[in-house]
Amino acid sequence: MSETSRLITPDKRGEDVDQALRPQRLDDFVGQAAARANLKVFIEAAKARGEALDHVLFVGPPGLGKTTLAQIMAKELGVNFRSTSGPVIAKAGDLAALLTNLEERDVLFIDEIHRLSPAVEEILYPAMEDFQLDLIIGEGPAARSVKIDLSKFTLVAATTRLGLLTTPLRDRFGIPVRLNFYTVAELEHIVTRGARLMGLPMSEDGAKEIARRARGTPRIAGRLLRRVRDFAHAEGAEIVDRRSADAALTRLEVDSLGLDQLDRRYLDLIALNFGGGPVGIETIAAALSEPRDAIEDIVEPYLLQQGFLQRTPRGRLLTQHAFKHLGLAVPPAYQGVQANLFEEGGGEG
Ligand SMILES: Nc1ncnc2c1ncn2[C@@H]1O[C@H](COP(=O)(O)OP(=O)(O)OP(=O)(O)O)[C@@H](O)[C@H]1O
Ligand SMILES: [Mg+2]
Repeated sequence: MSETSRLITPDKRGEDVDQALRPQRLDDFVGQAAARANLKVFIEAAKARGEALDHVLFVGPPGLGKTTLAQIMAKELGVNFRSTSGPVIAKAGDLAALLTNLEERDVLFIDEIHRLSPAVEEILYPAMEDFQLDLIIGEGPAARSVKIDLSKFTLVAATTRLGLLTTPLRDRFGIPVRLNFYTVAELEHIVTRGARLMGLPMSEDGAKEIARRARGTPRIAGRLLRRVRDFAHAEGAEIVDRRSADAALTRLEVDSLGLDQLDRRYLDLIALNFGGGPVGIETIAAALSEPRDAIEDIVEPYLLQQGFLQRTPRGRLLTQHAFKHLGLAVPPAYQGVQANLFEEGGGEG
């Protein structure tokens, strides 16, 4: 099964284009309380001074609300929102064109900023720091450099992979914001709000069941909600309760903790073929026929957060907790880690 066909992949898909469920203001945004409180202060301060907000970098796994927050920032600041993404900006000139079209205090959003090419990044440095473009016009002996003043803008950038950002780029963001997986209570709030906006009657325990199985991720919560709605309609159910939510999610092969087929293939592979690990990421990617990026971006962060997995310098290592969740006996001489001792290791496998 390809990664893009996963029901619970937090990656973007067509249906998410409908913006109906996207919160529009900071006060509608559920969760990430600390980040939200800080952003509120910085936004108020920038507005009071009539200045552009400092550059903001959102870091976190897919589907946690980076793009949503970027849009909210522009709204709260009362400025234009211009949006692009790292892989889309092919040449330095593309970025120059975007930058010269910005008005004072506008928000320029660059998604997947870790995928900017080095030549484009060079242009971004002086733009972020001094609001200037340094362009080379012409070639050879006739080449000359010109400086163009830019409006004082705010760069809001998002990345799923902080480790892939160069240090000089990372250092130019005054406001780094890390987004974390959501709690079940927060997701329950998001599901309840979504059901209300969709006009779908839902009991409290129905919302909780979806929330528990949304992998800590609002995008997945929204997607599961839509699928549960489909099943409810097909059954002619009056209200979505715990039983009907559970029945729908079980049919979708989303387990009690929200793990799907790819998560289980990943865990099974390490448990059964590699005795729990450690095993290198390249080996895992090859054995699963999935891109390494997708595994590191989408599969592993949640498994790490749930304490199923540890990253060690020698590779990925399952915890005993993972064996239990898979319904497998922990191998007698198992050297793997206890779930409660887990800490995200810095090493790469
Ligand atoms: N705090 C929240 N409350 C309610 N809905 C949310 C919240 N955060 C995100 N969502 C919903 O989840 C979906 C995904 O959010 P968003 O697109 O902002 O994620 P992202 O972090 O930018 O993901 P990616 O890394 O894939 O770009 C959106 O449809 C949005 O409506
Ligand atoms: Mg996004």
